[in-house]
Amino acid sequence: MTKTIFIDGGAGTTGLEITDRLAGRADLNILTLAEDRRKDAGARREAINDADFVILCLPDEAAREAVALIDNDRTRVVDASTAHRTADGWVYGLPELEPGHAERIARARYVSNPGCYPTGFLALVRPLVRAGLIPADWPVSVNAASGYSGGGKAMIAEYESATNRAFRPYGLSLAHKHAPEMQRHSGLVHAPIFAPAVVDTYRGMVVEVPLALHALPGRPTLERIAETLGEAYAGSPIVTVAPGDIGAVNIEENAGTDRMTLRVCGNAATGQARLIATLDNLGKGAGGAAVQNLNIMAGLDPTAGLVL
Ligand SMILES: NC(=O)C1=CN([C@@H]2O[C@H](COP(=O)(O)OP(=O)(O)OC[C@H]3O[C@@H](n4cnc5c(N)ncnc54)[C@H](OP(=O)(O)O)[C@@H]3O)[C@@H](O)[C@H]2O)C=CC1
Ligand SMILES: CC(=O)N[C@@H](CCC(=O)OP(=O)(O)O)C(=O)O
Repeated sequence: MTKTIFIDGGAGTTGLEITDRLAGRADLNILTLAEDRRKDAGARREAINDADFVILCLPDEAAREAVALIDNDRTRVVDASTAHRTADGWVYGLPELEPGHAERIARARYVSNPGCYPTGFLALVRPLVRAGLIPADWPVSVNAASGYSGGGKAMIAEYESATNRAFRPYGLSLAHKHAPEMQRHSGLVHAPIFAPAVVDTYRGMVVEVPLALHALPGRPTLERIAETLGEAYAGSPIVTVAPGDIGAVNIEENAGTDRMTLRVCGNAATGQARLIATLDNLGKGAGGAAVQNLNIMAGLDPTAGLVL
C-alpha cells in the first residue's frame, strides 16, 4: 500500500538529500508545501497529520515543536535532528548498532536518526565494547574531519564566502552535542574525548578512534579487532570492513553515497591501532540513514532509494 511522507524542513540541506532519494518511488506519496507555507505552523500541522511518516530535517527546537503538532496516533516520525537521540520513547536509528536493532526500528513509532560523527564512532566502537575488547570504563577518544555541508545552509554560505577555508578544529570545550549519544549508544561509561574539525570539502567525513591495544586488558591484535568488526557487519549492503594496510584515507571515499567503510590500521609491533570510518555526512550520516530507517519502518526493502 502507498505510504504518505512529509519532509518537514524539506528545503534544507538534509531535506533536499532525502527528497532526491525518494524521487520516483511509486510506493511513496510525497507531500510538499509551497515555499510561502513551508514554515507556517498550520500548514505543517495539516501535512504532519496527513502523513503516515514524517521526516524532520529541522533545527532541534523546531523538531520538538513538530512532534508536538502531531494530534493523531498514527503518524510515525524519523527525526534527523539531535533533539531526541537520547530521549526516552525514541529508538536510535542505527540499524547496524546491535543484532536485532533493525527489528526495534521496524516496530518503533519514533526513530531518531544518528548524528553523522556518532554513526562512524558507534560503528567502530560498539562491536568492540559488546565483545569485551574495550572495557566499558575505558577512556576513548575520537578525532574527526567533516565536509562543511555538515553545518547546514548557514555553514555552507559562511564557508563558501570565507577567505580561510583550511582545517578548522572546533568543539574545543569538549561539550559537542554528539558526545551524549556517542556515550549512551556505545555502552561506554564516559563520554569520549571528541575532537572534530571542518575541512575544505563539501561532503564526506573521516572518523577515527586511536586505541592503545597494548594497554587493553586482553591485548587484542589488529587482526582480532578487524575480525570482530567483520563479523558485526557481515552481509551488510551498507557497512564494509576493508583492509587497513593502506597508505592514506580519502575523506571523499564515500562522498555522494550512503555507504560507510571501516578500517583497522596500525602497527602490530607497537600494539597501536587507528580505527577509521569514512562516510558521507549527508549520506549514511543523515539523508541515507533517514531513508534506510523509513524503509525499515514501512516494511520495505531497507536499501530502496539508497546510493550504494
Ligand atoms: N548537514 C548535515 O550533515 C546533517 C544535518 N543533520 C541535522 O538535520 C537537521 C537539518 O540540518 P540541515 O539540513 O543541515 O540544516 P539546514 O539549515 O540546511 O536546513 C534546515 C531547514 O529547516 C528549515 N526550518 C527552520 N526552522 C523551521 C521551522 N520552524 N519550520 C519549518 N522549517 C524550518 C530551514 O528553513 P530556511 O531554508 O528558511 O533556513 C531550512 O530549510 C538538523 O537538525 C541537523 O542537525 C543531521 C545529520 C547531518
Ligand atoms: C561540520 C559541522 O558543523 N557538523 C555539525 C554536525 C552535523 C551533524 O550531522 O550533526 P547533527 O546530525 O547532530 O545535526 C556539528 O558539528 O555541529
